[in-house]
Amino acid sequence: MTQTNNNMTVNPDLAMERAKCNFNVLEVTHIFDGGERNTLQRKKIEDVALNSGASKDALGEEHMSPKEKYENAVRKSCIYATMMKNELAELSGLESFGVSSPVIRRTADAFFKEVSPFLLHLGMFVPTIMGQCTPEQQSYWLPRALDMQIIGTYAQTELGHGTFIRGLETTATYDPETEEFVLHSPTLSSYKWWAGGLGKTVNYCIVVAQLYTKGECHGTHPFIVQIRDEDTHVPLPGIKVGEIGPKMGFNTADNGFLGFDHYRIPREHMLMKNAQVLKDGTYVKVARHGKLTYGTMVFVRVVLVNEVAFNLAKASTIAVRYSAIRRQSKPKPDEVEPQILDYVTQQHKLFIAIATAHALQLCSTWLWESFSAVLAQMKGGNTDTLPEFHALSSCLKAISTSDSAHLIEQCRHACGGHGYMISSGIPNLYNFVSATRTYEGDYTVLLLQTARFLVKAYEQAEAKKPLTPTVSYLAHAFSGSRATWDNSPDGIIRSFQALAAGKTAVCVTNMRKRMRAGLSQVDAWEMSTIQLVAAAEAHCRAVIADTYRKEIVRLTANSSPNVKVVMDQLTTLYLYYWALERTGDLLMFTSVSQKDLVDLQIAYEELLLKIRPNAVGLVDAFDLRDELLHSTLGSYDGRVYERLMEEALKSPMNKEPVSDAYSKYLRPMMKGKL
Ligand SMILES: CCCCC/C=C\C/C=C\C/C=C\C/C=C\C/C=C\CCC(=O)SCCNC(=O)CCNC(=O)[C@H](O)C(C)(C)COP(=O)(O)OP(=O)(O)OC[C@H]1O[C@@H](n2cnc3c(N)ncnc32)[C@H](O)[C@@H]1OP(=O)(O)O
Ligand SMILES: Cc1cc2nc3c(=O)[nH]c(=O)nc-3n(C[C@H](O)[C@H](O)[C@H](O)COP(=O)(O)OP(=O)(O)OC[C@H]3O[C@@H](n4cnc5c(N)ncnc54)[C@H](O)[C@@H]3O)c2cc1C
Repeated sequence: MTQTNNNMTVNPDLAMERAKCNFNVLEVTHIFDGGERNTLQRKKIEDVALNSGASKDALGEEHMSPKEKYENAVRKSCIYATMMKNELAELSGLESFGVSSPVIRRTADAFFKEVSPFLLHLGMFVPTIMGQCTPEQQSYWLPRALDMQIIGTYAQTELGHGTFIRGLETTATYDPETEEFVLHSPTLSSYKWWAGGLGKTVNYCIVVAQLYTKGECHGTHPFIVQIRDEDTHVPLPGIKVGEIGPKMGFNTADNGFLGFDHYRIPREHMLMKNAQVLKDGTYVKVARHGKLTYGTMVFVRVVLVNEVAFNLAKASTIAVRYSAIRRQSKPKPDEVEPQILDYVTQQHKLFIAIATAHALQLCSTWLWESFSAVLAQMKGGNTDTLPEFHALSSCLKAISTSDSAHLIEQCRHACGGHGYMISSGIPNLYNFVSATRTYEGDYTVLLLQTARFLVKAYEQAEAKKPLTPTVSYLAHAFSGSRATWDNSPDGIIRSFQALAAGKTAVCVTNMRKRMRAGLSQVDAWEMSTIQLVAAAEAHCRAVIADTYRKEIVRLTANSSPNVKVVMDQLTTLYLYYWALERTGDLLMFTSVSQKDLVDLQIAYEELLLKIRPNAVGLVDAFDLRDELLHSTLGSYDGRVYERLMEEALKSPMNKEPVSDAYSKYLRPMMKGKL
């Protein structure tokens, strides 16, 4: 029997779940959105952007050819960009549209099952102009870019190098005679590779190249480079540009390649906020910190934590709603088949996904606020907080993207066979999020950056020198005794810090041992990198756990009692889950006993049962409109089987009763005439 809810026919199991939910869903939506005001503003933006139906496709993207898919994505990007410039910018309170509204970014997902070819324009081209240009350069480029008179991307990675930026081969050689830079790609491996939108969409890009002037190389610097005619869009002479071909995801992003044949650009097209080349070729370093030209990457790493929290919220919404309507097996012969959400193993797969979406969402807001504080200090010429922030944003980017990709895949497992359908929405989410683990700094590489900072901080703690806030717990690393286990939330967080401190100590000890045995510092470091990655991961987990807990306590201070309870249950679940995932480490570095761990496992299982009645309410609280979910399994009404059949019938394969393949191949083979 179906029921109606807001004039909508709703699956009875979902309706029952909603009736069972014992907390105020809207209050939790406000927590996730960062306050009631934000929720109201988000809803206004979504209404304007989505109620017109402009986000919809006549034919599903998945049935289009690559060329049709791309053209359709450009068509919708243009519609959305025009909305952003007009109605949405005003609604979001921005003077002009831009990168600073996560809501505008998130709403765009209704238009694209994969990604917009404009992602890099707004995600990196505009932020680089904002962060790397002098005020004069900015006043020339920014209005044109924000108004979409020009479209750009960020071309840093080359065929031969992505991680090791100092190894890039593209050269920008200054010619004082003409006051121009000559861009050149000396080898095949120096070809730019990967930049989103480069293949067919953009006419400008930021190019990162080795700067040569007066015969000396000054390392990599950013340049703004026109690559296509502003009117005809034809590639300019000296430019070789194209699309790199099909990928696991991002297939509407026309990632491209780019080579230069002694291509000239004006001197003023070097982005000169942090370093300058004067007319006569003199190189002048302006910035106080050598890595400020990496600023756009740091910005995107911060943004990505928010991005993956959102995508994980989508996957968990799909999988939890589906698990509420799906019934399977008969453990008790006299009873009806249970909803699969009643299986404790299913709850184990899914509730951590909900909790992680919350944890990452709250950490992303905290990280953004820390980033704003670092930028404000740097404006005043103080770069002291940059190393800690680089270490923090590196590990949070690595762990949030990796955990989210893993949990989205777990949501797919939780949906059984139907989760494998593109129409479930989960494969596209996975393909998108698994790339975030690699781009903008590979997982391992970024954790090793954090490990560098941890090791230095450990040495400072050893020397009784002051420590920066996120590593202040290292001061307790020298007490000589194992941390006392205590299964309260604060006790578990202290244990996570003890793991990070203990693992860092082991790395330092082993490196010193190896150096005493004759290895160089570089080789001793290299031999310890497995453990260094583990130490950085442990540090990051301690930071996330601590931030999540503190933020939830703060944000629920005035919440209704049941909201307080369910939010506390989720944070506790997060802490128990990770403690149980790391039992070996806890045994090594804390006083935890076997009995403590057995008790913790039981407490975890009981917590799953407590959360169970509120599971659908919790994902409803993410308040994700069906247009954003793109899912047959996860829509609000739970009409799963109906939607699966409707989608199947849309398949072009079902257009004709007999496929041409029958007369061409099957019939001749079966009749022995092939
Ligand atoms: C119309 C609808 C549109 C809808 C869209 C709407 C809006 C969009 C808005 C947002 C979009 C959201 C998200 C997505 C956006 C775009 C993303 C898409 C695609 C991805 C693009 C890319 O991937 S761009 C390429 C990124 N590349 C990398 O990340 C390379 C990784 N490598 C590095 O970062 C570095 O090389 C390194 C850190 C690994 C090493 O650098 P190196 O120079 O060799 O330095 P070291 O010798 O190792 O270290 C020296 C020293 O420096 C410190 N350090 C290193 N980096 C930094 C830094 N960034 N900041 C501060 N300090 C740094 C390092 O720690 C060392 O310090 P010590 O010596 O003190 O130890
Ligand atoms: C979908 C997508 C979109 C992208 N968009 C852009 C874009 O718009 N613009 C742009 O410039 N780039 C872009 N990139 C490129 C991206 O930034 C790089 O692929 C990424 O930084 C990883 O670098 P790499 O490919 O050189 O990997 P590699 O560095 O070759 O990594 C391969 C393996 O080697 C390991 N490794 C490498 N160095 C070390 C080390 N020092 N220590 C230990 N292990 C190491 C890594 O951990 C990894 O396991 C994009 C990539 C993808 C997948």
